[in-house]
Amino acid sequence: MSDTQARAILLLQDGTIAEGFAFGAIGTTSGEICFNTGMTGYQEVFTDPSYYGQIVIMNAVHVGNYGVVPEDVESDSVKVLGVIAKNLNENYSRSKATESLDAYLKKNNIVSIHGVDTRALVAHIRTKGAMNCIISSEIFDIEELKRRLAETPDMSGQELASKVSTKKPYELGDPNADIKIAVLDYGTKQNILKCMTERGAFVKVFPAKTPLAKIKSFNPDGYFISNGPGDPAAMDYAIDTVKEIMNENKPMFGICLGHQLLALANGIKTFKMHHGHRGLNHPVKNIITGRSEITTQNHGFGVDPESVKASDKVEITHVNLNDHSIEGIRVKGKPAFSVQYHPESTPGPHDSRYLFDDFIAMIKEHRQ
Ligand SMILES: NC(=O)CC[C@H](N)C(=O)O
Repeated sequence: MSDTQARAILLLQDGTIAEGFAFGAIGTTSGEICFNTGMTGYQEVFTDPSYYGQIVIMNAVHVGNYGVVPEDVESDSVKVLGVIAKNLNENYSRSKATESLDAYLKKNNIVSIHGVDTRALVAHIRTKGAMNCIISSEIFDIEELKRRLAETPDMSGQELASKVSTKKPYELGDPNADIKIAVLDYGTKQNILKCMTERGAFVKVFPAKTPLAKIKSFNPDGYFISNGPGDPAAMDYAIDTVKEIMNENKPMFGICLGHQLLALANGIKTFKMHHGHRGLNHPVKNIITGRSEITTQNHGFGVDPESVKASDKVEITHVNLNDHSIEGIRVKGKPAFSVQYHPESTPGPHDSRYLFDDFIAMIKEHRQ
């Protein structure tokens, strides 16, 4: 029997059990179950540090069909804690591919399961909401799995950004560039940094808990607040840094976790969503321009709409056309704005990349 045919079991916090086959590493893993509706881009999803602490169901019926490519990564390793799939393709076809998804997940020590009814599972999560789960290809005693699952912490209240942030500062782009951007790394995706260097910026990425005084010695023209995993409300250190940056009055742009932190720094609440938004086709309306965009998303927390509407500090710039959730804000009288979705859109449509142009334009304007 090959490894891909070895037995695996999935147990959800509400007692739901699904049987399937193991892929990736043999072992046991637990975390928050979530689902991504994108039809492509599994490698970018699995290496996105925002997924740390989560086990992701891929809605696409096949995963692995185009293998993996060394450069298609958003960080240096796989960050999801497990993958749940319907059909795993052992054979792959893509000229640039260097290995199979199965081999890649094995190398990254990621325990995964395939052969489960992912449509039923996604419908279940959509109805019941986010919860923890455990996958095992070594323990089949349900009581033992239940015990281990009970020890898995709830996503609410977890500070995870510092676990995936860079340990040391690093730089990207042309050091002689006209524009310097300081990145507060809470688990940034590499393609976000690329969207800034491609627009002529020199970028320096700082570890999550770097004091602002140290970041200021880089003399940045603007600050970028990154995406990342965990509960934004559990990140007091980052909320304080964002508040300090607002006092600096320098241009600031936040994506996803960065958006939630900008809201929290302005006294707005965040909340745990029922099951979150993860996919490549979420319609968002820019209410400043009146134009709509199809966006890439990955979040399980959101900015509380009532608290934004009651705020005299920020205004809403973007709304989700599916559920009217808050997708973008800007701070009144300050050069600071943020979006809940992922404008770098890897994977996904490039409708929202204008936000990086806006950020660069804001920096240039602010310097005059
Ligand atoms: N992509 C992100 O930055 C995710 C932000 C946060 N961890 C959430 O789940 O909402």
